[in-house]
Amino acid sequence: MLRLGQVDYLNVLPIYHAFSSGAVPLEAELVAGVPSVLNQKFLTGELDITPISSIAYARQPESAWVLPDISISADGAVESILLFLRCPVEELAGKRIAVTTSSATSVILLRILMNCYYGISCSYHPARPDLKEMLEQYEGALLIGDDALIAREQSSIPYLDLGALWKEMTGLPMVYALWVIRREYVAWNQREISRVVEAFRESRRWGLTNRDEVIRTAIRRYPLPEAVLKNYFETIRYDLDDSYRQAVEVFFDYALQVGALPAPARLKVWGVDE
Ligand SMILES: C=C(O[C@@H]1C=C(C(=O)O)C=C[C@H]1O)C(=O)O
Repeated sequence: MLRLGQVDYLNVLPIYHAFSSGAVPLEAELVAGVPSVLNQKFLTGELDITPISSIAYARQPESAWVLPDISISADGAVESILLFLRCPVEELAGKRIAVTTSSATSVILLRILMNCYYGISCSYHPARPDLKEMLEQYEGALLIGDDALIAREQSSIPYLDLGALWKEMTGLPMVYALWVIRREYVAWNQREISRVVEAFRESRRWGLTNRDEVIRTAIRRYPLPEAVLKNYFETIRYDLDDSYRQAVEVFFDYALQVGALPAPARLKVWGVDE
């Protein structure tokens, strides 16, 4: 059976709710994990199709095809990729920043923004996503996903939204995650992949037209106010059209420039670039 990854965060609820509720049928074994765990499981061949950090794809583009039409993106402020700060950003030069071990893309996005937008060089230290612990030892703390949404709700520590900064620097949306297909899986499962692509289109449509049910489900599971949830589901975009594709390739170019990629990377989309 297809082994399908699922980001263990609120951001994909509008996509996966239709699968878990049975509203859109999809025969698959669902494997949930934070992005860094899915990235790793994909690399070791434990998942056939899964969302992974866009930078994780760019590190090994030859190992995967990208699923068409779907991503985890935002055009400007993203609400869940936040750098919490103990001092003004201008004073971060030479300081130490804790970065969540759950992420891959945002850690590089932070480095790009610091180097290329602020012209500041800092050191970055992987850490458990616990805001209090991180800020006891470091001047700044990068959190993503549910950890960021909840930390912002429960603290009054100032923060920067990396999606908003990326938009200020480049004028572009930011693509945080892509769905990928294992190369070996593609060779034997073309019809199965078509079915999965169609199932994702349908589940996304379902999530958009049944937003109230998605929000009710989120309210039951998360310690977040309804207004925050509503705003979040309007913020996260799941598109991967030409403009998002160009935007993610600009991100790859910056990643190369700051030394975070071994070689230039381009998207290879299943059914488009084959
Ligand atoms: C917007 C988000 O998108 C994500 C960020 C990722 C990353 O930084 O590597 C990977 C997958 C997505 O969950 C988020 O998690 O807050």
